[in-house]
Amino acid sequence: MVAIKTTAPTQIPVIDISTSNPDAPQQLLYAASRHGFVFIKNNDAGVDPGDIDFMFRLSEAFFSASTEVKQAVSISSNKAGKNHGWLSRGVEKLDPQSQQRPDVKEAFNLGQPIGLGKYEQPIPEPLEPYVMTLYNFQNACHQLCQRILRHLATALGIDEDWFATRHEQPDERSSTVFRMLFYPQQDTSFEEGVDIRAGAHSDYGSITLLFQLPGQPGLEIKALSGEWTAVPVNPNNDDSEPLPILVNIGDLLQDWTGGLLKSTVHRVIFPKEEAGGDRYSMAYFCHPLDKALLEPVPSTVVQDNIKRTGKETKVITAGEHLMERLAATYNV
Ligand SMILES: O=C(O)CCC(=O)C(=O)O
Ligand SMILES: [Fe+2]
Repeated sequence: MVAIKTTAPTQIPVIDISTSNPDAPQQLLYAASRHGFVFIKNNDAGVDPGDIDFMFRLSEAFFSASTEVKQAVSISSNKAGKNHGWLSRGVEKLDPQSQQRPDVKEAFNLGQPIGLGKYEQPIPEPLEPYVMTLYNFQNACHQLCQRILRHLATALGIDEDWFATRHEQPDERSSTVFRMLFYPQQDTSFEEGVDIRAGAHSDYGSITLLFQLPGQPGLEIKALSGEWTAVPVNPNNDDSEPLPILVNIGDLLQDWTGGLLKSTVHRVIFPKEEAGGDRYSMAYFCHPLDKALLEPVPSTVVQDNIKRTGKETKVITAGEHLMERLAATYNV
């Protein structure tokens, strides 16, 4: 039996999902239903720490390119397509209700490949020689998401592939997106309490993987008490181990499980103690296939939770769920 509590997140657990830990499924379910955030030990997560470093170098190369180079792959150009491409600083405001100014960040959104190293959107010039690196990295991220979804299914007592088959790639369309983020260091006009790097929000999809760099903190999660709690870049004291990968549950998986798994609100700030530096991060937002029906999860744990909370949702596709979520945010 999984204990489901609604207390504030205290410490985000670090979970070993290698085969040497038979308790991984239950530990993941507990963390996902309590905190909504969990660190995955990167001893056997399938995302090579050297590849993560290299991707950060590509990200730096892209964001330091000229405005013309970035403009050529702009999200607002017809070529890039919906939600794909470069977002210049000042374009996105993740928390429009309470933010006075837009997020202080730039981003590059890379959609799912349509073939081996092939993309529908234009690839920025500095990344062009590395399309296979991007492709392999997206694949490794996807496989990790699938492993986590299998563990969650196992812990919920359903077929281990129940969620995974609904996220299966590569020929079917999904809204899965890989995002490189750059938050420039604060300049002199920075105003405490006014400028925010990324406004309070929850993620839309099923699972998000987040990669951070040592010495570049700033992520915070909102406890149920309403207090903001800093998320460390490295929760381990031991610097000799690879950094764990941060994973969080998105709105779609929260809704699909009747609120059992938590999509926790988070934001990125200019940290008070270590102010001054740039922050780079990378996020892999995993979504089911657009056409996947969000049918009732055949798990007694989920169904009991729905009975208790009354949070039954109508059966729609993942694509429709995203449209509804975007409509609610942007008031369209
Ligand atoms: O940059 C980060 O640390 C978090 C970014 C984030 O939450 C998002 O893009 O959804
Ligand atoms: Fe987020």
